[in-house]
Amino acid sequence: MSIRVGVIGSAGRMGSEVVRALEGARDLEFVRGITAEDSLDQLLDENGARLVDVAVDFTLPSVTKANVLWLVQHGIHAVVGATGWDDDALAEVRAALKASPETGVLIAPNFAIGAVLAMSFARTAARFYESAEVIELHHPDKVDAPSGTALHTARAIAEGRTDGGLGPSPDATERDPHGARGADINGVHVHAVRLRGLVAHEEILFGNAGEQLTIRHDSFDRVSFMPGVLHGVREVASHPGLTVGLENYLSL
Ligand SMILES: NC(=O)C1=CN([C@@H]2O[C@H](COP(=O)(O)OP(=O)(O)OC[C@H]3O[C@@H](n4cnc5c(N)ncnc54)[C@H](OP(=O)(O)O)[C@@H]3O)[C@@H](O)[C@H]2O)C=CC1
Ligand SMILES: O=C(O)C1=N[C@H](C(=O)O)C[C@H](O)C1
Repeated sequence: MSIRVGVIGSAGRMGSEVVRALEGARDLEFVRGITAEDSLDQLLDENGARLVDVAVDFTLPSVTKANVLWLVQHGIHAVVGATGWDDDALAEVRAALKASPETGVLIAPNFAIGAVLAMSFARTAARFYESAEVIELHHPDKVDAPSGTALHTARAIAEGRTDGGLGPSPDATERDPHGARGADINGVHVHAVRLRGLVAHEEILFGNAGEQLTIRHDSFDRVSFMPGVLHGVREVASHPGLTVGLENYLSL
């Protein structure tokens, strides 16, 4: 029996790609797209029963939390790509799930398998290097910075450094009135580039005396995210509760 799927943000760059991917998957049924002009109630029938088993959210940081809370309230599993999630928002989702413990919610800042692998490699490498910084590079239509991927990467690096007993990275900066050192995420500096012609790219730099390790991932086309999104759609029902990061669905 096919999994019935709705797409929230279906008219967007990512949402429209997800619709195409669902329409090409024989075990998945694309039931309904929800645009900014629609109501989430259109994922329910006239009696309030669910029309979809899973909803994929690729809206925006400003609206995704409200969408996910609505999905949880209605017992619809959620596969969430929209970024902009902070600890308070995640805590609200966890609290809402207490009343709907069978519902699965997957929030993943990046669904590209290569990006997930890059973040996993970075966590492993982190404890071996004195210095580590992250550069994320995106199209100039992106509304948030740094990217959710870069935040997730920096936090993974920081965890790896802590596990490895490392202290702060060396940095003699005394004056930085223009913020040239980038964002400081748990001690890892993150830099954001916005450039016409780019899609989604990340470079993770590790440094020791006499050597540098660079881990780079490039998404040249949004189709790169689709295998991960479809994997999430197929798996979310068997992962009740909140999961942050596709790596948790890949046994990484
Ligand atoms: N996890 C991952 O792998 C990836 C995550 N992303 C993230 O996904 C998000 C979307 O990116 P992208 O597709 O490029 O952005 P877009 O702006 O192209 O798409 C967002 C869509 O959501 C719509 N929207 C806004 N509010 C609502 C609402 N309340 N209900 C339904 N739809 C709504 C927008 O409509 P309108 O234009 O009319 O406002 C727009 O069509 C971003 O947060 C981005 O960081 C992006 C790529 C990969
Ligand atoms: O806005 C985008 O395009 C992307 N956003 C995600 C993020 O913020 O990490 C994932 C990917 O980098 C593309």
